[in-house]
Amino acid sequence: MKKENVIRGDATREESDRTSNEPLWTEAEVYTAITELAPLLPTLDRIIKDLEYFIEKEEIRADTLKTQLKMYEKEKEIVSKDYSEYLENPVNAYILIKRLTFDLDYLIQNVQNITKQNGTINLRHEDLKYPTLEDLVGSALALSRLQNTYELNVTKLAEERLTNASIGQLNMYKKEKEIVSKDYSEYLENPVNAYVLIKRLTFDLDYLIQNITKQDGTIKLRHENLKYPTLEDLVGSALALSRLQNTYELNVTKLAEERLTNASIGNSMTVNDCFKLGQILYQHKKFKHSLEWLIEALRKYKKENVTYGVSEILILNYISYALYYTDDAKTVFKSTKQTLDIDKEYAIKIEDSISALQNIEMLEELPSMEDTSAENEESSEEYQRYFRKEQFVYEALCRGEIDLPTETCNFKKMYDIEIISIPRLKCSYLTDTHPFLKLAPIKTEQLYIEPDVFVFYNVISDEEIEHLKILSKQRLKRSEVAGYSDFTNETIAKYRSSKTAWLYDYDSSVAARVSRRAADFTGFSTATAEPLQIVNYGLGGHFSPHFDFFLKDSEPELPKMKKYGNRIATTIFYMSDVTQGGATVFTELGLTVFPVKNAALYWLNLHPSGEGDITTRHAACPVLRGSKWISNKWFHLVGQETIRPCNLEYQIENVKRKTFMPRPKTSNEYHRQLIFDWFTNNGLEKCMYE
Ligand SMILES: O=C(O)CCC(=O)C(=O)O
Ligand SMILES: [Fe+2]
Repeated sequence: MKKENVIRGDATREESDRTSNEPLWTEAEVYTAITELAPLLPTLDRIIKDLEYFIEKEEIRADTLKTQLKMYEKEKEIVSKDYSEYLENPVNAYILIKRLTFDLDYLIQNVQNITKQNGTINLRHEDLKYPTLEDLVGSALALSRLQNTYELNVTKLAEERLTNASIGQLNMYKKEKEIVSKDYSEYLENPVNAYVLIKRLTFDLDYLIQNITKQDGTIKLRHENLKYPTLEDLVGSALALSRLQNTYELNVTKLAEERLTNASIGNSMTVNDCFKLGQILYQHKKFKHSLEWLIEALRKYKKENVTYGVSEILILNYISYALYYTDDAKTVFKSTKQTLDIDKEYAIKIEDSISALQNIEMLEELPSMEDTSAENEESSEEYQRYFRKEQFVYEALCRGEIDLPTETCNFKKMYDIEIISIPRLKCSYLTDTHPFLKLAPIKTEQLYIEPDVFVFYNVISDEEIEHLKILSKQRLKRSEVAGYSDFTNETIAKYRSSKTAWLYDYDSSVAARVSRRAADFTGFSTATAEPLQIVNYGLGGHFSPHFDFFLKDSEPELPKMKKYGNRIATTIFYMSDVTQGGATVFTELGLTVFPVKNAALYWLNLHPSGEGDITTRHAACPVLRGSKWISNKWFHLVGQETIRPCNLEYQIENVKRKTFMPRPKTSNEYHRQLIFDWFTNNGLEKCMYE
């Protein structure tokens, strides 16, 4: 299969290649790197403080009202003791008049916000008279009327408002803070937490602001010195969660419940959290995952009392539409019906809506399958099939479900050598690429031959890593892929979610030292190499299968590329371990490499002829838990002629070399077959293991 522009290389553009007013990155990018999530925690704190302040103010207001009530009550008590005596006393008269003029105005002012907002409390009544001396008697009655109103409405209203809305919201934020405080770094590592945190600071905050400013315009809930995610972050984090669900076959209830068990402080994902997630995924055509969260929302709805912004019928409506778009709506509906135990009335309604929808012709055009690779939308059906298969293998590799055969097999036919065993091809100490290595050899492991893939251990120190991280933190920007914009007018590639920063040798002596070290163990010259590219992957951060070199007939010739030639080799320094997920995988080889901090992964991208080696296609798996930091160093062809001379045989780009037959570990027969098919059909001749 000839791969056209849809399978792109990723030679990354230099910043200087851009014009200054070209829009580069979106503002909303909190979810793309874990480091961006941490500054959101003070924002969470501030919302709690603001809310506490608001509630305190409300309580003071309510207390003032109560004091005033007492004052009026007292007056009434004196009146009732001896009505006529009371009226004869001029001091009483004065006080009574004062209560019904000055004091009443003050009272009205005090409850003004409530009155404004609610409109139900009227402290001046048309049928009553207000202070003139002649109206004394009538005003005594007014007093009692006032008391009634006051007691029944004002206090009750104030308290009701406090308990129902603000206090409920405050508790929600406090709960989040409690979970954060239990284990700060563990909190940030859980992708569900990240979604909820972003939701608290976007959608939920907007809701809060709307409600509170209605009551008290002086309370500010957004502060200039704090960091807020945007709605785009909310969508990004929801999509990242769906990606993780896909790749790691996670079950939704487990994800939602994990927050519960870890935090052990009650159910902390609300109906609204689950519903909103389902709604976002629905809008982005992730129907299967949307359905899972919607069902979870409905399940919670039945159990919970606080369900703001959602109704049962709304959830059910979304469920029925999501069901329709799912591959096999009828089967899914049956199982959903069982899971949910939907009552008859709803079940009939949903069934009706499914059959009604199926009759509408227009809907035939809508996607009937999960949209896994939005970036490949325009490509032909053949490519779509290819990408779907590749996606399947990629995900299986990410889960560690494919091994290279450890059995020995006969390679005589292929390599003219008797026996070879992979993946542990050989471990050794590297001593020959630089004289210094004779003194301090590098522990080396060869993971593959032709294409050659190596791991070098302990080639970057913890101190160097920390230095590079600190240096790059202010510069981290949402990753872009070079060449991408030339096809789509977009600089942000959807298939890569991470943040990157470029560090030149002149930026820091540490960057220069690390670059030099890569040259030492690869043997290549850094004269034409790119600066270090520091990458931090956030929530579900990934990079779909790609080549690091520019494909010959589909990539635009960038000026730097013309001058320095294609990317001959890739070196990835692993600057962190990854708690779960985040492997580097090779989809044509069936090789999975889990990051090991301080080590470097290295491979050759080009054949000795200088043509791209398409078996080097690789990907970064989504980070399931934790934060992944790497540093890329790309070497270019020009200047390496004496180091890696070309050989006599000329290899062209589109020919795949022979690769080993990987072994699927999954027991699912259908999946095993898919994996076998992929590696059998894609490669030419495979070494079958027995
Ligand atoms: O993060 C990884 O494991 C791979 C990164 C990669 O392939 C790239 O940045 O080109
Ligand atoms: Fe890459």
